[in-house]
Amino acid sequence: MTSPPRKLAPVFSRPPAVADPAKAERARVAMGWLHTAHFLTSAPQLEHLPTLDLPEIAFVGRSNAGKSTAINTLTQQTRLAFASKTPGRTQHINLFGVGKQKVDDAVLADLPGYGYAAVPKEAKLRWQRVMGNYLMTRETLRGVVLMCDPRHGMTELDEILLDVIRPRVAEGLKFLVLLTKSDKLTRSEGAKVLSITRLQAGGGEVKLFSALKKQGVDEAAELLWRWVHPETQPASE
Ligand SMILES: Nc1nc2c(ncn2[C@@H]2O[C@H](COP(=O)(O)OP(=O)(O)OP(=O)(O)O)[C@@H](O)[C@H]2O)c(=O)[nH]1
Ligand SMILES: [Mg+2]
Repeated sequence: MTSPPRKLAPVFSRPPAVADPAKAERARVAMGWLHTAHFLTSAPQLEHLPTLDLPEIAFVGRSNAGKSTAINTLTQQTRLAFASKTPGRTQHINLFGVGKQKVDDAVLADLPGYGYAAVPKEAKLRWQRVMGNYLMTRETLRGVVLMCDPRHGMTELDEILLDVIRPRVAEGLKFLVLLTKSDKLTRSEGAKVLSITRLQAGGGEVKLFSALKKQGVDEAAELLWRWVHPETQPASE
């Protein structure tokens, strides 16, 4: 009778994670800033959106990609943006103010998702026009967070959106792709979709994000903070 093979001790063991206090402090400041988010206004159409003289960050992506949930997670609030299992729930452009000491210094915009099959064609086309106009003409737009469900990958509509904003990205518009619901992926699936999406995004920032597991939340918060405060280090605030 042969004895079962003995388990060998791993030759290389992962070194224990070293906490970086400066990084933790930057994340703390960025999360504290986002936590101040509060509802400003809701507009059914672009022409009803007030002109606010503040840098604006838009959350865009397909219906059900997780935009509203990401806003709630980043701001550590449960019902700031209305998240739902039913795709197409966000129908208006919702604006939220962010800023310390009750002085807003930025605006977050939760946009209705696109690509939801059950929406009548006319409404779809209307929304694509509104969205295109918003992304091309909103003067205060500082950055765009494109949310993608990595199980569907970047779809044709996401790529159209990228094409729409590309000229503005060349002029300094900030841009981040968040691959949402990453808790539904294995580690290797996550790594694979990350490298494919980085190629598709043409060198822009791409991160895995999970509202459920809080993956990528600190990094995304810090990036948004930097977009709005390019001259300041979060830790020095
Ligand atoms: N497992 C998991 N589910 C998530 C995550 N983020 C969002 N969801 C779920 O995905 C569904 C859609 O989330 P929403 O945040 O409403 O999506 P949305 O992009 O705002 O959708 P629209 O407003 O329709 O465009 C909800 O059932 C959420 O609970 C996540 O990180 N992990
Ligand atoms: Mg929504």
